[in-house]
Amino acid sequence: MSAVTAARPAPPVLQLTDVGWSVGGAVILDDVSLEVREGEFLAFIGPNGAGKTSLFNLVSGLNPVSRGSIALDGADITRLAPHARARRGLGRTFQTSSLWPGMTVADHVRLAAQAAQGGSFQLWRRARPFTAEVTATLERTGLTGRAEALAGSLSHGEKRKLELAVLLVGDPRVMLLDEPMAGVSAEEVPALTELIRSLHRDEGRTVMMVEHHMDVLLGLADRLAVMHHGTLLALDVPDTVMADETVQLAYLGEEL
Ligand SMILES: Nc1ncnc2c1ncn2[C@@H]1O[C@H](COP(=O)(O)OP(=O)(O)OP(=O)(O)O)[C@@H](O)[C@H]1O
Repeated sequence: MSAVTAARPAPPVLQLTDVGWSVGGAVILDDVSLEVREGEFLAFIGPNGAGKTSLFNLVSGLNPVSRGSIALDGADITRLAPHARARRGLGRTFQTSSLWPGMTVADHVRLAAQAAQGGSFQLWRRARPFTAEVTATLERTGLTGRAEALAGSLSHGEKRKLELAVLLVGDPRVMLLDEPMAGVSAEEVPALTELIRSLHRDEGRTVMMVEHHMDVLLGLADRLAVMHHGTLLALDVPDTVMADETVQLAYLGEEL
């Protein structure tokens, strides 16, 4: 490999250019520009209300941008609907649980697999064995032993794993994870962290993750993006961001 090739950074998989979002005259996000590289783990931090979830909503297409543009693999996706972005490999989880409490773990994964293949929902065929994909997804997320449990009976950590399982059947290349550790007990954090690490390191998925647990992020993130009052305050490797005085000021009164 030549020195020139070795030094070349991975191409950007996602590009945000001057992205802004306003609601009812209030500017929630302003002028956010950033690039996420192929295979990168980019973590988003920032005080409450800084605009992290709002930014994920724009990237996933849940809300339309007011200004600027978003590109995936170099193609403009600014006006694409969420399902069209998902088909191009962009998937997300939500800060609050998106599960049906009265439905089993296996049926969540089975439905998601059918939806990803564009098929109709066939829950009445419950007697049939799981497809290889459902079995593999349950195994991969550590949920095999809980396949017939109702989602409502799961611990917070298991619920987060199931949300990841539902996301994974769509095989996203770029995953947006919004506070996956929220509500999860301290005992369950390490296993969930390892699962997310393996989706990134072993499977090469690009990850953007909002998280308040800095100890979790520092073991996972290649770079940290700091949001503050709807703007991107800093974006760099963790050590540089943590030492940044402007970042420390933004967190004044809160633990970084
Ligand atoms: N649909 C909406 N209409 C009006 N204001 C909104 C809407 N969604 C978010 N906001 C406001 O935008 C700001 C940013 O919210 P957002 O949830 O993106 O912050 P966050 O950084 O994710 O916060 P947290 O860490 O607490 O989850 C907040 O002031 C919030 O009240």
